[in-house]
Amino acid sequence: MTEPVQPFFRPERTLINAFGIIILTSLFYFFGAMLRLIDELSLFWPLNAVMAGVFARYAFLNRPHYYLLSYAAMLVYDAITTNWGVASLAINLSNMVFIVTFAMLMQRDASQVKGDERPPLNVLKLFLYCLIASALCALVGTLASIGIDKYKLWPLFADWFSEQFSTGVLILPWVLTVRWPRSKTLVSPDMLWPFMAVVASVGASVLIGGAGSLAFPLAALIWCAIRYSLPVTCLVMLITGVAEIVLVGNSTIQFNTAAPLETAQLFSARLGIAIMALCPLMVSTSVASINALMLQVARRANYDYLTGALSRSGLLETLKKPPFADTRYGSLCVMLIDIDYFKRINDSYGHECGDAVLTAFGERAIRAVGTKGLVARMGGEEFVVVCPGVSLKEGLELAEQLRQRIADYPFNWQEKTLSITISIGLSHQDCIEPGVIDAFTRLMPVADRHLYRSKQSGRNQVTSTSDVGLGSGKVISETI
Ligand SMILES: Nc1nc2c(ncn2[C@@H]2O[C@H](COP(=O)(O)OP(=O)(O)OP(=O)(O)O)[C@@H](O)[C@H]2O)c(=O)[nH]1
Repeated sequence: MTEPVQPFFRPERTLINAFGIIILTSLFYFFGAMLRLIDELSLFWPLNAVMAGVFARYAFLNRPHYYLLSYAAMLVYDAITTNWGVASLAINLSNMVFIVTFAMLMQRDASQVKGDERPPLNVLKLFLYCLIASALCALVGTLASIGIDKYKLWPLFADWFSEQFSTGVLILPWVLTVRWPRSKTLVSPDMLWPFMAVVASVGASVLIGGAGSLAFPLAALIWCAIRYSLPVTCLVMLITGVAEIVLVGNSTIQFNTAAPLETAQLFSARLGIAIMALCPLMVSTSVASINALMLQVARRANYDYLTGALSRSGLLETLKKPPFADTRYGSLCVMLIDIDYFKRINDSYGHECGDAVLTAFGERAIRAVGTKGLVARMGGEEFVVVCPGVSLKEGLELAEQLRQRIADYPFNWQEKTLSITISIGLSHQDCIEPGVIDAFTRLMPVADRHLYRSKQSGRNQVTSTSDVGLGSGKVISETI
């Protein structure tokens, strides 16, 4: 596992945030301008959706000065590259209408839902918000560009609206979900099949043509939604959608070979592609939610909720899986730990106090063992520590350290200070075979016998398989 990568935009980095907004705005303005393939308006205008996604994702960017910076960057770009003059103020205002409307609607939702309950992506809401933002943006944009563009009011509105809506629906899911991978993932050749199927079906759309061809990639996209993570599915959807819009825009995918492409056809194609995106995104968010739920259920079954240690079944499951199942460790140390006179704590201070002691003990034990082994709660006030590759001497040192730490640092509960001790039974074995589970099963009853001896001999001590001369009066030894 690698450390999570810090996001570029962070609340405390005002200047860097401002710089990022200017660069992003200019960069995507440039992309949009490059795609002015037909007529005056761009075929695909990514700027608004990208910026709306950034503002929606990072709540702290929702400040008038950051919005103004983005707007200013658009005006400067226009001033340098077009001769729209004053009309540029209104045209770019329409871009800002999309960005601000979408970001505000998303932020309003985010403030109403608690972090844990937030779904990875609410596709239906995203559709609705894109629809509202696109309609408002198209209204302002149409009125602003009537003099500049050769189209009349309604075709201009349709073109503007369909472009904003399709671009928003394709880009925003990816901008809202993309993240650096937390661990290095190897892509197996098997994983490429769904993407290859998408490429093949777009190819078939080009070859066959006609209105129905736009839906050809749908099945392959749903396959992607099942096999890939949500951000990857969103990215594949984005690439496919943009490819289809551009292919329709430059007549590589032809609806009607007898007539040139008309604005109405592009309007229809864009809306069709945007609505097609709904299916794979819905499937992908459902798969992501099911996976998250399964992970949560597995976590609940594998971990003890009170102490954070593994549960008995969680420990066995862990030992049956790699690396514990297939590594040759050379030795194994098992410690069975029991809190002394725990019943008295319950009886004197109540069950709630007993629970608090168990929680605190679990935390201390996990911290003390660290990466040397696994800590599991076997039931009641009994814990086990499993240390693969740890020698008997090291195991005894660790057990003694833990015993001492518990005895020397009392627990605090409400106003009270509770001194507790633990008894430990430790067993050890040199292993020849790979894997840990068989040796663990053999060592558990031995550790149990040693724990019994620790209790019998007055508690607060470690009893082990053999004496390795640690020099501690508390370590009692016995050979199996
Ligand atoms: N608070 C709390 N108590 C628990 C939990 N699980 C088991 N216990 C209690 O732990 C106590 C265990 O007591 P015993 O097994 O008699 O042992 P002990 O008092 O620790 O004495 P020795 O082990 O002989 O030193 C019982 O009173 C159980 O009710 C739990 O989850 N929370």
